[in-house]
Amino acid sequence: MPALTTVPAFPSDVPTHSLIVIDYQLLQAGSNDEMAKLWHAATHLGFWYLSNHGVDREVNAMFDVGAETLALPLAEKMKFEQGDTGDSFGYKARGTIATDLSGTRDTVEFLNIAQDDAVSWPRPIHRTYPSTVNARMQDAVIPFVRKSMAVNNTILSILERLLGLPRGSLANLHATHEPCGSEARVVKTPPNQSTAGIGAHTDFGTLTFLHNRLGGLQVMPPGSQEWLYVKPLPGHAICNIGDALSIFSGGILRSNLHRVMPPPGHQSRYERYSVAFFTRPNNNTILRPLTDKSRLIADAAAKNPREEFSSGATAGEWTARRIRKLRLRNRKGPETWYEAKGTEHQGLRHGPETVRATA
Ligand SMILES: O=C(O)CCC(=O)C(=O)O
Ligand SMILES: [Fe+2]
Repeated sequence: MPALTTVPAFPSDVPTHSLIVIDYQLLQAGSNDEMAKLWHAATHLGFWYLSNHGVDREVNAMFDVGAETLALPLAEKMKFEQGDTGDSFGYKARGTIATDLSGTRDTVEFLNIAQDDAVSWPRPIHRTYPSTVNARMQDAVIPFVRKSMAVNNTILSILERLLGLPRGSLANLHATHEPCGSEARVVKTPPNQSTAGIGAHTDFGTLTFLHNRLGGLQVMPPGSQEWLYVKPLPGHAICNIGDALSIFSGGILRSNLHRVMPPPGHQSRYERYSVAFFTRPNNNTILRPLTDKSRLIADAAAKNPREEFSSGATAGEWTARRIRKLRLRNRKGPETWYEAKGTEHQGLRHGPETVRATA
């Protein structure tokens, strides 16, 4: 069980990027200081640690569900593979997506479980899952999904207020009675790898609630060309802003570039698992700055108009395009790597992710 494995400590001699620690209990209690810290983190790096989130038991159970499921024979897992059409839910086999401009294969496999399928269980909305997932729906998956939804929705309501948006305007774009791309994910990286697990990317959706035990996650801080590890802190989640929320905010909130590399130092000899919950908007929501709802957003969008803010794509189309274009079976050449891009589109063809991605 990954929960019980003892692994070497994160090494002290690799470059890391410290994140602001936000206390979820204080946020919930309405602390102005904590909200100010959240605003700073969300508008600068777009990543922060979240302490006291109260989801530890459910996260540990999800690590176990992921390990049990990803230990199934490949032929069994392949019955649930996400395919090449841009669907996210189900199983993603290792080596099926590009991690860089030259099409280097990824080294990770993962399991994605739709929020909609968990919430409506046992009635499938999008698809069905391996027996190991079904067996743990009630006691592990649904509690993890529900608690992660509560955490992300709470943070979203605070960001909504700080963005000067009318109450409920972001919540309305994430209604549970409409289909959405929100999902729980468990990622597995085999030991002793030398190339990227997941290439440089921004997350597609609204907010990500991530749980790491081993290092491997790296961020490229704004204005730099350097990849820095984010050190996992026990009991702390790593949260980040995705493209959809960055676009809704007219670029005020940052969806930052990150990737998954082999764990640093002696940790690289171990299998790495991570657990994430991605909140994404309803599929039919058009991704655009909410300029008609907030003066702050209108001013930001006017000051810094960006091409990818007016793609006219719905959240469903945005996610499907990005996944489809990453799939190696759909690759036509380096052009396809660019076509998979999201808000990191700025500086296309000259941006750090394209220059450094082959490193
Ligand atoms: O495994 C991690 O630490 C991050 C995974 C990630 O960035 C993703 O799945 O989008
Ligand atoms: Fe990510």
